[in-house]
Order: sequence, then structure tokens, then C-alpha cells
Amino acid sequence: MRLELLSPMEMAAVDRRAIADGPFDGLALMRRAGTLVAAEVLVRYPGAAKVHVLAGPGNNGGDGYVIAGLLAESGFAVSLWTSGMPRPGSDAALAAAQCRLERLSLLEFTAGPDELVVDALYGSGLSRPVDGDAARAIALVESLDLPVVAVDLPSGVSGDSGQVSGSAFRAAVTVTFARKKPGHLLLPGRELCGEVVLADIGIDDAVIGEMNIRIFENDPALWRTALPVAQVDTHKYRRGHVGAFSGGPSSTGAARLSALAAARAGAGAVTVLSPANAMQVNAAHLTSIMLRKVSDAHDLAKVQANHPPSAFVLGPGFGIGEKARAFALDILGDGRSNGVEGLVLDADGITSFRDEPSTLFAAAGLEAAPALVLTPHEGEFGRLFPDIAGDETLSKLDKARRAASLSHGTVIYKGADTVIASPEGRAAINANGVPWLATAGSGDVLAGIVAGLLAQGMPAFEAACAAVWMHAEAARRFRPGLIADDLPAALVPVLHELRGQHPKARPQG
Ligand SMILES: NC(=O)C1=CN([C@@H]2O[C@H](COP(=O)(O)OP(=O)(O)OC[C@H]3O[C@@H](n4cnc5c(N)ncnc54)[C@H](OP(=O)(O)O)[C@@H]3O)[C@@H](O)[C@H]2O)[C@H](O)CC1
Ligand SMILES: [K+]
Repeated sequence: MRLELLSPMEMAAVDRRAIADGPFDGLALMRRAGTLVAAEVLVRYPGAAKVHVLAGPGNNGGDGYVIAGLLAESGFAVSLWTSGMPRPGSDAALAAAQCRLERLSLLEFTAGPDELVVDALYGSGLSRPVDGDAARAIALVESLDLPVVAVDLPSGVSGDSGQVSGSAFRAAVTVTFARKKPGHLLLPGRELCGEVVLADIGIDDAVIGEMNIRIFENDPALWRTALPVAQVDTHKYRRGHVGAFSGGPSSTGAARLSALAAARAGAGAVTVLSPANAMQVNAAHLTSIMLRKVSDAHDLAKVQANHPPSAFVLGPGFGIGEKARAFALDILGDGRSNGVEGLVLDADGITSFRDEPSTLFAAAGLEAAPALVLTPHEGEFGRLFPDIAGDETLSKLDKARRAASLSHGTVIYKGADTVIASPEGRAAINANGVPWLATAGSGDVLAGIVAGLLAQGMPAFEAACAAVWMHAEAARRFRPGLIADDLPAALVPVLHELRGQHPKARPQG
């Protein structure tokens, strides 16, 4: 799987290296790129009344000249609209020189119904907001509702951040080369790209391998081999024990959702840790999940003394304040010596540290601290990391990575384009989310899955990536109508499938 994501700058470096190493020179790579885009057009839009190719001044435009020439040779009626001249001697200038079609100025751009647009204005070299003729062409195409095939990126979409600069095409298909870019997965870029096709233009994987890329698309291939596999001689506590802290009597449901999710994710034992006044409510709703009274630090110490949980979830429905801070710092300070693998801090657990985030980060940074996993949505992210959140020069990917480094925790920055980042610099962007996953309690379930995987010994970054993907996949398969209560059980077929693909999986009766 080619899951690495390359920033436009890294892509340019890969390009240079590939050209230097051979066997293809820049023009040959451009011809291959153009040929593969033209092939997509042929397959997908064989009946287009006309194809409008919009070519910019850089190499994205160079691809456009190749595409226009090939489509005309294939019998399409092609109009070639250009904006700016390719730099003399550039690959784009060579491609333009080989294209015999008449060049029309983008200034005059018009189109009609049933026609198709190939957007080769700007790709990874987008350097400023799209305005003027290009913006006018975008508006006209949008008003005519014409399908757009974008070359590399829809013009106007940043390959780094997925943000729109000025205005941008909304593509039906985007054909990109060698590897996807973060802007194909981060919103709004993901939506503006339509279907993303990854075309192999002949750049050797080894060239990309040498760059030691640490940003990925989140996919089972990234973490499947780290999924826990139950041993034959196991027992329930060895399969991992999760402790989920409950809130008071009127807010206990969230912790139970986390607890159920942790159990479905494979933890052998799960205990709801409840304040005294919520014991009865919790007891009335639990069967396979255990229940212990934990009202204060003393109670927590008792839980830690006998079959202690190997991972905790703290935050769902818990309430904001000193008690959450004390429990979190207690668990982190206790260290791994007690068998605690991790703490998932969610919702109120995160907000509890809004006025003193550095205390939390210092505790998580201690040598022996269990892994801290933070699961903020946008509002919570802003509370814990106000400076990072407020920096408009940073993409969501940059923000998550900085937050992970600052907090010494694995950060799951939630949203329709969830980013997972590890403190040592790895990151993954998730793209299998569905709108109906945005439902009350969904975050509690996610926190529980992460804890369930951590408790079984899965490393934090892999556990976070796996949890985010499985959570979304379960929702996707369930389809609309989903409520958070459905999610824990909906995980089961997803896990079965993943385990079936695990290299160490043994057939089970
Ligand atoms: N990645 C590969 O393996 C291959 C990629 N190819 C294609 O090449 C482009 C990247 O080409 P590059 O020349 O670096 O950049 P662009 O063509 O995307 O854009 C640069 C030119 O566009 C001007 N520009 C940028 N933004 C705007 C704007 N908003 N308005 C007007 N003009 C703009 C920019 O002007 P400057 O003043 O900043 O210089 C440049 O003139 C990649 O996307 C692929 O499609 C290869 O063909 C094959 C290999
Ligand atoms: K483009």
C-alpha cells in the first residue's frame, strides 16, 4: 500500500530525485502523467460533447498540454484554454511546443452543457489565491454544473492543508501522481477533489522510501500487524483490563458506552469506576461489565492494588474539575510499573486541564508515564492548545502534530477529517468517516475502543489509528440511522475481518 502522504515540497524533491536517477526525464514523467489523466477521461467520459482543457503556466499546465493533445488524437473535440506562458526551457514549455492545438486565452473562456473540463491550471505549485480569469472560469463551470477532472489537485486547493486559496474547482475526479498529498484528505480539499485516483507515473518506491515520510493515510495496512491477537492460554485480565470512570448519577451513560466499546475492542475485563452516589444507576445497567466504587484517590489506590486496569478512560460524562485532574495525574504519575499501559483523556477530562495544561503535559512527559491519548474535537483542542489552535498558518495536520509534541501524548484531533499524531512525529489522516458518525455518544465509544486496544498492549499511535478507522468503518457499514449505542456491537464484524487478515491469526471455531 502506498500510504505515505507527500507535501507539495516533498513531491517536488521526489520529482527532482527521480529525474536525476532516471530512467525518465521530466518531460517523460509529464507525458506519463498526462497519458494517465487522458485515459481516465476516456474511460469515464467517452460521450463528452467537448473537452475544455485549462492549462496554467507551470508543469500542471504542462500536463494539460499533453492531455489536450492526446484527447484530440482520440477523437474528442478539444478546446485548449491557456493562462500564462510556460517558462522557456521548462518541461511545460516543451510539452506546449509539441501540442499542435490552437490556444485560446482563458480570458475568453466559455463552455456549454454536456461538456467536460480538465483543470490543469495549478497543482502543487499553487502560490497565491486564485482570482481573475481563473476565478471567473471556476464560477462559470460551477454555474453550468460541468464535470471537472482535476490534474493533481483542483486548482485553488492547497496540497499541504486542503484549504481553498481564493476560489477552487470542485472536481468529480482528481488524478494525482506517485502519492496522495495531505490536501487530498483534509477538508475542504477532500470534498473538492471528488474521487482521488493515484496514478503511477514511474517514480520508484525506493526514492520515496529514502525520504523517511512519517505522514500517512490511515488504513489497516498501517497498523494491522500491531492488532492484539489473543493467545490460546490467556485469561480475562491478561487480555487487558479497562477502567472507565463514570460521572455522577445523572451522567453515567457515557462511561458505559466507553466500557462496552472497550470490551468489544477485545479487552478481557472492563470495570466501570463509579462515584458512590452513581453505583445504583450503574449497577442497574451493567451485566458483563464490572463495577467498582471509586469516589476518591483512596478508592483508586485500592483498585490499583488488585487486578489493576491496564488502561483507563477518563472524561466521558465525568464533569469538569479538580477530581478529573487528580485522577489523571495520579494515573500518569503511577507509571507503567503497575502495569498501566495508557490513559485516554476525553471530553471533560480534556476540558478539566484548560487552565493548567502544562501540568498534564509534564506528567505525560515523565519517563515512566503510561501513554496518554487525547481525543479532542475542535472546541476541546482550542481549550488545551489555544496558541496552536489560533495559528492560522497551520493546517489541521500541523496542529495535531504540534499538539502531540507539546503534550507528549498521542492526539486524536477529531472531525470529519480526523488527524492522529504521535509525540515523536508520526501522523495519519483518516478518510473513511461518514456524516452519521457525528451523533451523541460517538466520541465516548471511540475513547473506549482506544482504551480497549491499549489495554491489550497495542502501541498508542497504532491503537489510536486503528480505533479511529474501525469506529468509522463500523458506522459506515451500519449506514444512516446509527446511534452511539449501536456502535460497540457494530465493531464486531469489522474486527473479525481485520483479525482474519492478521498474519498471526489462527482459525477459530
Ligand atoms: N509530481 C510529479 O511527479 C509530477 C508533477 N507534474 C505536474 O507538475 C505540477 C507542479 O508543477 P509546478 O510547475 O511546480 O507548479 P504548478 O504548475 O502547479 O503551478 C506553478 C505555476 O503556476 C503559477 N501560479 C500558482 N498559483 C497561481 C495563482 N493562484 N494564480 C496565478 N498563477 C499561479 C506559478 O506562478 P509563480 O508566480 O508563483 O511562479 C507558476 O507559474 C504538479 O501539480 C503536476 O501536475 C509533472 O508533470 C509530472 C511529474
Ligand atoms: K489542477
